[in-house]
Amino acid sequence: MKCIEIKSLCKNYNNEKILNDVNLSIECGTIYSLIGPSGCGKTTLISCLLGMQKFHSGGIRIFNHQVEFENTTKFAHLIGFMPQTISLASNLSVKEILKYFANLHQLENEKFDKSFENVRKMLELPSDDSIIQELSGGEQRRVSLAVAIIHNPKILILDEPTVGLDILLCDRIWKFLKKQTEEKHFTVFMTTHYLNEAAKADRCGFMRNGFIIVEDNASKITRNLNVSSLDEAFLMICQKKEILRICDKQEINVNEEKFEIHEDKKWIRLKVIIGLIAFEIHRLKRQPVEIFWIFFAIIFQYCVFSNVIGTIPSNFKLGVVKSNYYNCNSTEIIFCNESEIFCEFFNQIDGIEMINYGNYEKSYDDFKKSEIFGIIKIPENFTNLIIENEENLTIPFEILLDNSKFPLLLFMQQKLQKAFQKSIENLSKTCNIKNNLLIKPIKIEEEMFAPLTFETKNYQSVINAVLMPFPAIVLFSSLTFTQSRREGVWNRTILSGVKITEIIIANLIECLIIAAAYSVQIIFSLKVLIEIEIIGNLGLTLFIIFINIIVGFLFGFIIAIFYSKFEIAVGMASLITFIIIPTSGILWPLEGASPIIKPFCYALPLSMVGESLRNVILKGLEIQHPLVYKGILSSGLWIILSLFLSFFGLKFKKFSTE
Ligand SMILES: Nc1ncnc2c1ncn2[C@@H]1O[C@H](COP(=O)(O)OP(=O)(O)OP(=O)(O)O)[C@@H](O)[C@H]1O
Repeated sequence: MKCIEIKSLCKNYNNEKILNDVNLSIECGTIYSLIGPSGCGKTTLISCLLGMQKFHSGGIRIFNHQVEFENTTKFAHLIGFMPQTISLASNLSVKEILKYFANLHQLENEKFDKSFENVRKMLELPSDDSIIQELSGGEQRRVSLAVAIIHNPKILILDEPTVGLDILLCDRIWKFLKKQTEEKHFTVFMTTHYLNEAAKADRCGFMRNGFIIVEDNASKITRNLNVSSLDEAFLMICQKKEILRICDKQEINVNEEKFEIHEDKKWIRLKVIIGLIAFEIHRLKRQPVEIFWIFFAIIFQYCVFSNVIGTIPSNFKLGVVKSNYYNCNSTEIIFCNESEIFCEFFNQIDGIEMINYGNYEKSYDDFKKSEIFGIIKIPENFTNLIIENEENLTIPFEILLDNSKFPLLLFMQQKLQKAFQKSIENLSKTCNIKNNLLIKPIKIEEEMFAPLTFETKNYQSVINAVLMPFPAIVLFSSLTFTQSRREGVWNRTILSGVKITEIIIANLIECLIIAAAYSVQIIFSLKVLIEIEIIGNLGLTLFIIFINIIVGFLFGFIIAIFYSKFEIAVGMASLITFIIIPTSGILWPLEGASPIIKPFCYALPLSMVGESLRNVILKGLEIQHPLVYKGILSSGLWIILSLFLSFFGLKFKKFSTE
C-alpha cells in the first residue's frame, strides 16, 4: 500500500518555479530519502506535504486521502514531523516538552509513560529535567526526533535529521529508523544532503531545481548507470545538459483501498487546552523577567510614577525686582501699607526660592540663561493697580515666566494667583483697602465632585490604572506569543492538530489569570501605596481595570499572529500604544481634539474606560450611570472584536513563516 503519493506537484514563489512537476510515491513500511543540493526545494516539498503551504497544481495523497492546505487536524495523529531547525521551546525540560506534545495528541498518561520510556531508551535522551537550551546540538536533535515519534505516528517526515551530527549519532538515528520501519511498520520520508545516507534508504530520489530527476533504489540507480557509487551517479546525471528523468510516472490510484482516518471533529478538547496552558506555565516559571513583569512591574511602575507625576513641583528660583524697599523682617510693621501686602504675598508662596535683583536687566540676563524660572517686578504704588473683574483678581506685579515648560507655567500662574488672593484675603480683616473686593474673594471651583483633599497626584494615579498596564500588557503578550512562533514550536503545535478554538480558549484562560494578577496589583498600589480613597464600588473598579487589561492582552496576541518577527512585534506594540495613549483623552482632554479625529479617539480602547474609572473612583458613580457603563461596553466590544480578529487571523495565518 502507498503511504504517500505526490503527483505532478508544482509550486511557485514570486513567479519562480520551486517545485516543478514533482512525482513520487512511498510504500508503507519503507524509508524514502530525498536528496538534493541546498535550495532545490526539499523543505518546500515537505511543507506542501504537511499542508503548511499552498501548491499551485498537482495533488498529494496520504493513505489515499487528499492533503489540503492548512487542514492539519486530519493527519495529525498519523504523522510525526521533525523540522530542519530544532523547533522546541528553549526553556522547557525534556520531559515537559514531550508531555506537551503528548497532550496535544491526547495521549493518556499511561501511554505517554510507556512511549516516553521507549523513546528515551532508543534515542538515549538526556535526563528528564534537563533544559532544552542547555543541551548540546546533538542532544537537542534527538529530543526533536523524540517529539516527532512520541505519539507513535505511522509516517515520519524528517527534514535533514542528521545535518551537523557526528557519525555515531547519525548511525544511532539510522539504526533507530530501520528498527521502527521493521518492527512497527513505520514509513519514513526524509531529506538529506548526504549521498551515503541516501544509499541506506529503501528508495531515494534525486532532486534538482525543483524536480526529481532520478528515483529508485540506490543499488539499482548505480547499476543502471554503470557506476560504482551514488556520488558518481549523481554527478553523471547533473553533468548531462538535458536532465535525464528516470522517475516512475505513477498515476495516483484513487480506487486503492483507503486507510481509515479518524479525524477528531470536536471543536474543543480539554486535554489539549490543559496542554497549552501547562506549556505557558512551564515556560513562565523559568523566566524571572516575565514573572517580575506580571507580578511586580505594575507596583514598581506605580511607585515610580506616583513619586514623579502629579506631584507638586518645588525648588524653583524666581527673581524679584522692586522699585521700593520693603523690609519684611522689620519689627515695625506698618499696617495695611504696600509693604504689608508685599510681605504677605511672599509669605503665601512656599517651595520657591526668591532671589532679589537690584535691576531688571540683571534678572533678565539670568532668566535668559535659565538660571531663574521667572521674574516678578513690583512697580511703585502697586496697590493702585489692583483691579477687580468678574473672573479674577489681577496681580498688580509684572510677571515674566518661562513658557517653554508649559505645565510648570500653568502651575506657577495658578500658584502666584492663589498666593495673591490669599494674601489680600488675610489682610481684609485688618485693612481697609479694596474692601469691596476683599469681602467676596473669587475662588476657583475645582472641587465640584472630588473630595476636598483632591490633588493632581490622585487624579494622575487613577488615570495610571488604565494608562500604565496597557502598553506593558500589549508588549508582554505579543512577545510571549512571538516567542513560540520564532522558536518553531508554534508550527509544530499546529501540525499536532491543535484547533484555532483551542488556542483561543487557552489564551483567554491565560489572559484572565494574568489580568486578575495585574488588576489586584493596581488596586493594591492605589489603596495601599498611594493611599487613594476609592469612593465608588471596589468590585466595579477592579472589573473596569480587569477588562481593560484583557483588551491589551488580546491586542498583543493579534500582533503576534500577524508578525512573528521579534523586532516587528515590538515595533507594532509600541506603535499601537503610542497611538492609543495620546488619543485616549488621558494626557489631554479630548474636547480639544480636532473634529475629524475626535470620534476615532472616542472609539479607541482607553478613552471611555479612563472616564469610567475616574467616575467610579473619584465620584462614586455606579454602573447604571452612562459615564460608567459606556466604558465597560467599549472594553466589551473591543474584547469581542479582538477575539474575532484573532480567530480570523489564525485562520488565514496559521503558520509562522519566519
Ligand atoms: N517563503 C519563501 N519565499 C520566497 N522564496 C522561498 C521561500 N521559501 C523558500 N524559498 C525559496 O525556494 C527555494 C527552495 O527552498 P527550500 O527551503 O525548499 O530548499 P531546500 O532544498 O530545502 O534547501 P536546504 O537543503 O538548504 O534546506 C530556495 O531558493 C528558497 O530561496
